[in-house]
Amino acid sequence: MSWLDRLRGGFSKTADKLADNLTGLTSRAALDTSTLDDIEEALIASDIGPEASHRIREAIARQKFDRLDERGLRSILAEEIEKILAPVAKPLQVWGFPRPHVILVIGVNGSGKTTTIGKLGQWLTEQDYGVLLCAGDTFRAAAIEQLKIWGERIGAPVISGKEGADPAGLVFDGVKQATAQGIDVLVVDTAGRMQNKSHLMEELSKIRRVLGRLNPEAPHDVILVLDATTGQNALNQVEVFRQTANVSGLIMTKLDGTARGGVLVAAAERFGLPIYAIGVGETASDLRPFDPRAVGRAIAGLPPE
Ligand SMILES: Nc1nc2c(ncn2[C@@H]2O[C@H](COP(=O)(O)OP(=O)(O)OP(=O)(O)O)[C@@H](O)[C@H]2O)c(=O)[nH]1
Repeated sequence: MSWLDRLRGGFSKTADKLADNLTGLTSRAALDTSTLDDIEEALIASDIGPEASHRIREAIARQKFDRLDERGLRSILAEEIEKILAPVAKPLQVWGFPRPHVILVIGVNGSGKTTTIGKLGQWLTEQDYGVLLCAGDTFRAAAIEQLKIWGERIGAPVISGKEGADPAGLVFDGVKQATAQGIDVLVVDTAGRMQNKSHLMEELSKIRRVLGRLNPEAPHDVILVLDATTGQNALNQVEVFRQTANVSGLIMTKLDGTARGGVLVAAAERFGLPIYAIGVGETASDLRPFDPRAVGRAIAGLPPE
């Protein structure tokens, strides 16, 4: 299956629900207020979120259609979703000088953090950046092992400590090693214990403090990894991590299979944070640039171009 097919799979739950909820609306005699209300409700029920749904409704209302056939409605939905997404589609840039550009990767356990770091490492390596992975989730031995496996898979070195080691110290050593070896990007895994906000905050601010001693601009990026299958929960995670961790951008994972992809639109409208990339599978090549037009069309149930 091509990645685009998988991506469409990730939006099929949202798209099917939307199509069901829109059934019959376009056959009504006029595009009046109650039909617009129903369209807005259909959008909200498809995980797109109240803010984005309202914006789309207003856009349809402004166009002053008398009637709108199904194809016309799908086209305008695709366009409006694309308009919401376009401003946040910003591929990750490696701009930090002196090197390394330091990226902290945060998110709750199981969101796909470690897998995303592997995929990100592969993506950077393909662009000829030298990459060092840092196993900063020292809370669980399995997380350290998992990152090492990814390092081997993509041919990137991994700096790790023992289970329970101080992550800030490890990150410090990571920057030193990257500097000594002329490595461009240091990608740091972190523990995702959201159930203990103050501990998370403490740990992240300690990492920042230590990094700041080496380079005041580091970390250059703080990427929050979100699991698209968790719907509304993913949005709550953005709220919490934004307050505690100074998130610079998002990567949404698991946008294949059973994702509730509409949540991506809700996140874009509500937070306006850059979406650096999306994950559409479990292998190294499954991190993809975020394409607002393809996503708009997938949600609206239009065929790919
Ligand atoms: N289908 C699919 N599965 C994914 C994707 N990204 C990650 N996964 C799977 O999601 C599960 C959790 O991913 P991890 O990378 O271990 O998540 P984590 O956030 O690092 O979790 P901890 O190591 O427990 O902190 C694994 O089974 C991954 O293979 C994706 O884009 N698509």
